[in-house]
Amino acid sequence: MPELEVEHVSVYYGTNQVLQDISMTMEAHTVTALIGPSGCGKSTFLRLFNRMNDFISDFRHEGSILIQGQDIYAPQQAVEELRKRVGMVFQRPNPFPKSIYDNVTYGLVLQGVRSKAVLDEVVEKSLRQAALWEEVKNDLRKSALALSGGQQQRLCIARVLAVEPRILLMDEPASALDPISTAKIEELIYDLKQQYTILIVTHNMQQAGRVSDKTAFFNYGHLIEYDDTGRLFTQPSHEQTQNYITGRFG
Ligand SMILES: Nc1ncnc2c1ncn2[C@@H]1O[C@H](COP(=O)(O)OP(=O)(O)OP(=O)(O)O)[C@@H](O)[C@H]1O
Repeated sequence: MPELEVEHVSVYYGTNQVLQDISMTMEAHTVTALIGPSGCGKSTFLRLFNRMNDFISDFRHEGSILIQGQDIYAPQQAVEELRKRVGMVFQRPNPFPKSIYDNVTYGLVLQGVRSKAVLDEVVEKSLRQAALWEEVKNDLRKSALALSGGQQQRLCIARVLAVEPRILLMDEPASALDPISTAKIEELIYDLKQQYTILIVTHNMQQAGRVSDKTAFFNYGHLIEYDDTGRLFTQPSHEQTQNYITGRFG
């Protein structure tokens, strides 16, 4: 069974249709890059998987989205439970104005976990997974806001990993970072796919090429092409894809 299945999904904001009859499946432990020109619907598509679009008052969708065969928009689906399974990392690092330790434990504390031993273990494990532990292990009580932008983004990834999701949504996670921090995030994505299924929106074609197994090219709300990343970038089947990846528009 695929990890994620999207079946005939259309999305509207009011009367404006922004995704048009999208169907695709994603396997567990893969990285899928979502690419396409500004406004084509990539972020809207990404936000379907953790129901973040539900916050937008005139959002409406048709079709179904399944995680491990389960319809995440079914009436019995608890949205809180879904968001534990599907973590999200945003374009700009958004740590809470709290210590590094408290940022990582935030979700677990909300869930009622109080054991210091458990929390300590999760902090170390999550920071190690996010490739930040060595840099901060002696400063866990320091404010997260005192970290560099790249460190803050890895902290935000650690905060997401601490609640043990299956799926990670990343909306341009490195676009606000310098090249060295970007390279660290890319390495991290590569390592994390051993355990997670990852969807990443990126405007950076080289980045899509480096980190993803599959790439989906969107244009004007349509899924134009979805293929192995290597093939999509070297032998695209559609002229629109060819024009986009060679920089002729977008
Ligand atoms: N909250 C909203 N209310 C109404 N329309 C919206 C909202 N958010 C996005 N849209 C519209 O939906 C379309 C798709 O936007 P979306 O942000 O998903 O595209 P995108 O491909 O991620 O763009 P970008 O690369 O610029 O971030 C656009 O036409 C946008 O104007």
